[in-house]
This record gives sequence, C-alpha cells and structure tokens, in this order.
Amino acid sequence: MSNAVANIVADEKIREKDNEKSILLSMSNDLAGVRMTTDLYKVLDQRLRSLFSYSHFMLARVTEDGNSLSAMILDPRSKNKIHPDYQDFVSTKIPINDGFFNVAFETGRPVLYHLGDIINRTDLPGHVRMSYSSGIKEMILIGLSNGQRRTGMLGIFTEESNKIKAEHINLLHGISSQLATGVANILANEKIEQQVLEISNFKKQLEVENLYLQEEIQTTNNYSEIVGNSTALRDVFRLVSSVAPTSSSVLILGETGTGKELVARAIHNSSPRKGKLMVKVNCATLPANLIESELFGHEKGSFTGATDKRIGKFELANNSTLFLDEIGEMPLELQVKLLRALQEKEIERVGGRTVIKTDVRIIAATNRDLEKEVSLGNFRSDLFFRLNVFPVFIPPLRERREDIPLLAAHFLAKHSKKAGKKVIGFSAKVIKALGAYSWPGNVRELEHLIERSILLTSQQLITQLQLPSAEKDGLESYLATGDFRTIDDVEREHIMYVLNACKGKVAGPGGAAEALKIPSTTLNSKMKRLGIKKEYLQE
Ligand SMILES: Nc1ncnc2c1ncn2[C@@H]1O[C@H](COP(=O)(O)OP(=O)(O)OP(=O)(O)O)[C@@H](O)[C@H]1O
Repeated sequence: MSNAVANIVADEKIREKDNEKSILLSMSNDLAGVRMTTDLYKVLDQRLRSLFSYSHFMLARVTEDGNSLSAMILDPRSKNKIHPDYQDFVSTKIPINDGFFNVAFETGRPVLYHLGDIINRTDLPGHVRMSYSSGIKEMILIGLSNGQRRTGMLGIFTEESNKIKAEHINLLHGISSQLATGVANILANEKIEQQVLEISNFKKQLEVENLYLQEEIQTTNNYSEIVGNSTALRDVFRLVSSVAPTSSSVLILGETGTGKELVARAIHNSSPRKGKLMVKVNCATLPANLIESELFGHEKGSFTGATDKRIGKFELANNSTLFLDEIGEMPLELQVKLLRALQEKEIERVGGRTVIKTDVRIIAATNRDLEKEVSLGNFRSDLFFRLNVFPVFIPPLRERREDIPLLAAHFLAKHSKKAGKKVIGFSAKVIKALGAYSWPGNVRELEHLIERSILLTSQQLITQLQLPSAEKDGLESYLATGDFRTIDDVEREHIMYVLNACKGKVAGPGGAAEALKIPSTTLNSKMKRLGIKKEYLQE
C-alpha cells in the first residue's frame, strides 16, 4: 500500500471513528431524556435505522424474578406478526435460560446469529424457529444490564444476510449501557406512576369511606335515645337486650317511622361489636343493578362505570353489624347472593375471583309483611327463615299512645334548642289533638310536625297544630280538634250506663257482666283499666 493510499485509509478510519463517536454521543443524549416506552421506541427506531437496514427490533424487560423476559416494545413492522405463535410469544414470559438470551447476558457483548447456520440445532427455542420461518436471516441479541442488575434484552432482526457488520456490533455495544439505564428509568417511572395511581385510588376510597363514616357518626348521635315507656316499647327493650349480646340475625318489623333503625342501632350499640360502626344499606334507594356492588364491592373494570376497585358494605361491616334497611325491596336475584353470603360467611366482589371471609352480623328491617311477600313469590322463603330467627315487632304509634306525650316533650326540647327558640310546652288542646291523631307516619311524622310547629310559633307555648292535610281530610281535622271520643271513652260510658242500670251489681244474675255477655272477671279488669270505680256510679 502506497503512503498516499495508507493515508486515505487512515483518514477514512478516523472519519468512521468520529462518525461512530458522534452517533454514540447523540444516541446517549437521546436515551438520557427518555421517560416513556413510546419515546424509547421512537429514539431506537430512528437511530438504529440510521446505522443499518433491518426488518424490526424487539425490546423486552427482565421480569421481577429475574428469570424471564416480557415484551416491552413490539415493533409494528415485525415480520413475526403473522406467525401463529406470535401472540403467545409476546403475551407470555419467556425464560432467559434458553441458550440464547442467557448467552447474550453472559458474554456482555452483542451476539450475532446467522439463522441459516443454526436452524438445524436440536435445542433451538421456539422464538428462533418463529423468526426463521418468518424470513429472518440475522438476529443480534444485546443483553442490557444496569451494574449487576439485568434490565432488558434488545433483539434486532434483518431479512438479508450480512447486514450487521463488526462496526455495528461495536456501536450497539457502545449504546447498550445507556439503553440499559433508559430501560431502568422507564421501569422505575412506570412503577412510580403505578404507585401514584394506587395511592390516588386509595385516597379516593378513603375519602368515600370517611364521608360515609362521618354521616354514620352524625346519624348515630341523632339516634342515641329511644324515648317511650309504653308496655309495647318495654317489650321491645326486653327483646333488644336479650338478642344484643349474641351474633344472631335480627329482623325488625314495623310501619314506616316507628323507629326500626333506632332499634337496630340500639342492638348494635349494646353488642360486643359496638367498637366498630354499624354499616347501613338501604335496599330501596339504590337501583337494583347497583345494590350488588354496594353490598359486595367490585373490581376495577367489572362493569361499565367501575373505574376503580370498590370495597362493598359487607367488607366494610366486617366484625361489625350490617343494617339492611327495607330488605323487602331487595331484588330476587340478589336475595340468593345475600343468602349465600350469610350461609357461607364469605363474599366475592363483582368481577372478582377471590373469596373474602367476613364476620358480619345482619340486622334487617322492613315495613312490608314479609310472610305475604313470600307467599306472593316476591321474597325467597329460605332467606326469610334465615333472617326471621329473631323477629322484633315495633307497634305503630297509634297503638302506644302513652308514648306520645314523652316523645312530644323530647322533640320539643330537641328542636326548640336547634331553632334557638324558647318554646316550653303545648296547650292542653294541642296535647289532646296529638293524642288523638292516627299518626300514619308514626314517630317520624310526630317529630316533623313538632319541628314545623316550633318554626311557625312566636309564642312560648305551641297552641296551633299543622296536622297534615287537616283541611282536606274531614276525619283528620275532626281528630285534630281533639273534640271526639275514643273507644275507651265509649266503652267507659257504656259500662257505667249498664252498671247504673244494674244498680252497681257486677257479677251474678241481674248483674252488668250478664247484661254485657262477658265474664265478670273480664268486666272487673275492664273497669280497673278504664278507671271505673263503684263510687262513680249514680245513686
Ligand atoms: N322511640 C323513639 N324515640 C325517639 N326518637 C324516635 C323514636 N322512634 C323513632 N324516632 C325518630 O323518628 C325518626 C324515624 O325513625 P327510624 O328512621 O328509626 O324509623 P324506621 O322505622 O326505620 O323508618 P323507615 O321504615 O321509614 O325506614 C327518626 O328521626 C328517629 O330518631
């Protein structure tokens, strides 16, 4: 070689080296700024294509266990895409120890394979066969390690032989550590984003639960007292205190507004579960399709709108009490699921596969006649029997009128304080009217009426009652006047009339009992109850 030629060759080599250096430098710069896989794809595709012509590349990440690879960037131009094994290959973990990937890691340099030369090897892994049958001639594998830690694997594939030259291998080796750092950055970034997402989901969930618990606390405070001293209510108290310490299901029956929720809270608050809040679900206020997820929770994406995982009320009530209000409104298909949850003591979230053990005490309430609903086929008999192990019936207010004065005084104190007014009592006429009204809305109606009356009055005494539809309903306005006789009044008058006619004789022939066609013992007890004493009789 002449000196001149030697100089030209040397110059050429220097230029190549300079070119190599500048490629390496600009690629390093590009890689250092990469934070997302889509950016990495663009950088790699652009830079690699400026080096040599190739068919496609593939970047895989090393999985957490360090033993396998999973796809990270799939080149849309991959020749393997039409191969029947492609989907399996890109969606499953591929072991590193396959005689190819591990070699690329162990040698610490890019390893070039001419597939035509190795295709007859008996130990070839599936992915190499797939590439070969898709027309790939050369494959270069570059193991990416960040210090001692393996992070990923870059594979570049050509459709023509001898496309990858020694200088390309050098260049690829030169960028491998930057690329490994880029991959590690992306993985760390993804992990952080995932954690941020999880934290924000948890935060949202906690906010929802917190809101719910706040409401519960407020409700609990409102319902801290059951007022009343009637025999009927005392019977309820007896039942409450005998069932509270157990874990037995309770079914509370009664018309609307009789205090079923109050009694449910009383049971929970006197039970060993009182340290946790009672959780309430109103089966009537939720659309049928949402009750299931409300009760059992759901996994993210289990149905349209399920954007986040949600814990159901059953799980929330673990080790506590779940109050199922208006149980009679529960759709039949959900009744089966509820029954299963009660029997098995475990639940599954909607769209979830894992079974979650729960220890939940159920208190259900309804104003419907559940037995009738069973006979009409609207309520499952097996669920009814399961819930009805301990029924508690709360009589309507009109059947325990003795409670009205106490309740009225209680609500007067409560709402006059709330309204900041000094209202201290009711006029005699109002007390009479309160005692006479039929209270179809029970205690709730009484409370609302008193609250409204306090707001309307400008005096210290409530002298006017705004009984609902008093003008419209003749009977109710009659009742509201308080100017009418009760059954007791009528009975008392009639007994006294007959007793007078019998000259005060109660028992025996010619006595009042005989005339009234009732046993004398019954007449005596009636007289006692109605406060009829002999001395009241006319001479
Ligand atoms: N004995 C009582 N003492 C004090 N307040 C009562 C009593 N009974 C009911 N209340 C009050 O009346 C209102 C209605 O009570 P609650 O919600 O418990 O009735 P409910 O039977 O569960 O009604 P619904 O069937 O409509 O759900 C509440 O504000 C409650 O505090």
